[in-house]
Parts: sequence; C-alpha cells; structure tokens
Amino acid sequence: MTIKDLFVSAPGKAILHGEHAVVHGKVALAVSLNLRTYLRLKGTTTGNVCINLPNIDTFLCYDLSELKQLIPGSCGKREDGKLLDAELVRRLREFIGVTNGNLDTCNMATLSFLYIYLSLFGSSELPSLTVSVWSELPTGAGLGSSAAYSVCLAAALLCTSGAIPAPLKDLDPTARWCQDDLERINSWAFQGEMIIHGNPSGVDNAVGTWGGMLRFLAGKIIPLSRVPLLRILLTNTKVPRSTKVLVARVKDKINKFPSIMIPVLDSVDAISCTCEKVLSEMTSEPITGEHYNILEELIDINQHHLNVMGVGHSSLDTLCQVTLTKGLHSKLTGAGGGGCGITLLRPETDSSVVQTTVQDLKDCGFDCWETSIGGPGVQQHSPLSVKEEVLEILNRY
Ligand SMILES: Nc1ncnc2c1ncn2[C@@H]1O[C@H](COP(=O)(O)OP(=O)(O)O)[C@@H](O)[C@H]1O
Ligand SMILES: C[C@@](O)(CCOP(=O)(O)O)CC(=O)O
Ligand SMILES: [Mg+2]
Repeated sequence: MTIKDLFVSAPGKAILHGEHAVVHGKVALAVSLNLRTYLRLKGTTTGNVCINLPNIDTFLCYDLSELKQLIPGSCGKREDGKLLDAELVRRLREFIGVTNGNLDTCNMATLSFLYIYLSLFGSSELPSLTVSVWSELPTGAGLGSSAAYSVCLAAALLCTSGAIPAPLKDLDPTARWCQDDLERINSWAFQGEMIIHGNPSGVDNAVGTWGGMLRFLAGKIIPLSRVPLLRILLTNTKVPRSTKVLVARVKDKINKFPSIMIPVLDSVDAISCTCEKVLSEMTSEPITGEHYNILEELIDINQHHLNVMGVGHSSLDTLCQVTLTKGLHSKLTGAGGGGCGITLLRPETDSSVVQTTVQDLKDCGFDCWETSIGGPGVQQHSPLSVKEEVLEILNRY
C-alpha cells in the first residue's frame, strides 16, 4: 500500500454554556478557538506503526505483526458507529498494559490511536506509518484538546485508508472535506473521545470537525451563522484535571440526588437557550449595554450551577473574584475542576483594564490571553500552510 504524506489540523473549543448538562441531553453552545492541533502522517517501510506525541512526552512504536494479532477474527472493517468494539478495547488495554481501569494521559492517547487505526485497517493489510501530533492547546485543561486530537486522527486515518478522499488540490494551501466526509470524521472522532472521556456528549468533536459556533443538543448539531463578535479572555489556572473523572462525578451526583440535580440541568439548558436568543438579537438589532448585562448574569448563574454540580475549584473561584474586581464576569469552561475559564469582555472594556486584569491573573500563577473565536474546523494542509514553528516540531520525527 502506498501512503501519501499528509498534514491535518483541528481547532480546540470553548463552551460558552452547557458543559456537563450536555452529557445529559441538554443544550450546549460552543465555539472553536484559534488554537489548533496539527497531525503529520507519513508512510514508512519499517514494518512499524509509530506515534510521536511530544505534548505528552510519548514516543512509541509497535510491530505490525504484533498488532495484527489483536484484530478479533470477526472484526473485519467496522462500519462507523456510536458504540465501541468492546472486544477490541479489551485486547488493546491488555496489549498496552492497562491493568486497572484508570487510563493515564499516555495510555488514553495511545489507546484511541490504536483503536481507530486497527478498526479502519483491520480487514486489510496494516500499513507501516508514523503519526506525529503537536498541539497549541493546553492538554487536559477544558479547551477540547482530546477532541482536536481525535478529530485529527480520524481525518488522517480515514484518508489513508481510502474511506474518504484527501481534499487538497495541487496549489491549495488548505482544503476541507464535503459534508458527508465530515460526518464520517466526526463519527470516528467520537469513538476516540469515548475512549478518552468515557461518556462524551459529542459537542467537542463536533466543534473540532465543523468549527465556528454551534448549538448542540443530543447529537444534533446546528451551526450558528449569525453571531456577534465576542471578545473573550481565556485563563488557564493550570490546575490539572481529567474530563473522564469529572463527568463520572456529575453522573454520580445526579444518581444520588435526582430531584435536586435534574432541575439544575434544566436551568443550565434554559441558560444556553437564553444566551442563544440574546446572541441572535445582538445580530438583528443595535447592541446595547443590556445585552451584555444579560450575558454577564447568565455567566454568573451558570458558574454557580457548575459549583453545585461539584466541578468547581478554588482556582476558578479566584479567577471569578479577580475579574469581578474589574467588573468582568467569568465562568469555568469545559469539564472544570481546574483547567480553563472564560471571561466576557464588553466592547467598551478599555485595553488598559484588559491588561491589568491579565497581569493580576498572571500574578495568581495563571496563563491568560485574549482570544479570537470561530476558527475553521478540521482541514488538510499543504506543508507550506503549516506554521513554521509547528512544522519544525512535526518534521523532527
Ligand atoms: N496533543 C496531544 N497529544 C497527545 N494526546 C493528547 C493531546 N491532546 C489531548 N490528548 C489526550 O487527551 C487527554 C486530555 O483530554 P481531556 O481530559 O478531555 O482534556 P481536554 O479538556 O484537553 O479535552 C490527554 O490525557 C491525552 O490522552
Ligand atoms: C464536560 C463536557 O461537557 C465537556 C468536556 O470538555 P473538555 O474535555 O474539558 O474540553 C463533557 C462532554 O460534553 O463530553
Ligand atoms: Mg476533552
């Protein structure tokens, strides 16, 4: 099998409203970021599959003859689906040496790669190749790095298997896939997310696949094309956490106190719907201070709800307090328990206020930057269109 070298990238995301509630069938509003994960796939003749993940210090090679033995006899080429092949997951866990149920950073990333690779190539000849991934996103911080990683894996491996075409034409710097191909990428990325998250809603991989701002409800994805330009400050508290653990914690709480927690989830749903309505009004009528007042109140209420769900953290309380002294409103974004928060900036927020806020947050030990939102979804790149510093890292392997 001849394998063409290929570069793909996918964006991270910020959830404006609806994290956790979305896992339980409520509405979430999410938007892509201008921070991306890049993947390079190249064919080799070594008889190995190698994966280089410098963000998480993971560099592994597997012999194709060993991998071949993991493919269950009946497996064949799996069709896209919403369910994982439990037998393949079990064999892979045993193969990479996951003894307890707890998967660490490296094992989760390796397992999702090998799962997609073997599922897509299982019935044919396993190709010898090297995959290298580098991300501008912080890993495990609420900005959807797991989804951006899974989307890149799905896109690159689907292309290499021939299940979808490589869209890049000779002189294009970048290219995107057609709607049907994006659906397939999203569906395989969701399987990668299932391995990393346990029980993902699918919102993160949808944003990584389509980009822009989305309304997500029970697997249904509605792109929001008319949204106002929002200025957002992103803060990474740098407190590590695992989405899988936090999602499981919220589920336990719902099971323990259903009559208390279900109204909280319903309230988050109403917050997402109200926010969507306000954002839409802001594109059809002159933007007023009242629009921003409502957006700020929604942020505050949701942050309280997330604390009620048990996914707050003292570092996130600090973020909210520090920004409030400047009249700015913040909430956690993603799974919480540390990780990142978003702060809404009003159009009239002076750049000196932004600068002092950023400095105050940095003084707390946090990373903090103003971000632009709404970057493109998954795309294929010509090598020339990959940022030089990213190319330099990916070309090392
Ligand atoms: N660039 C990357 N390289 C390798 N693995 C990655 C990368 N980005 C994310 N991952 C995988 O995703 C996991 C983090 O996922 P998660 O806990 O959902 O946090 P996040 O909010 O960043 O999505 C990591 O432990 C790792 O297994
Ligand atoms: C908590 C959740 O709503 C978002 C998780 O996002 P992240 O992995 O923390 O970036 C889980 C999900 O939707 O699958
Ligand atoms: Mg994630």
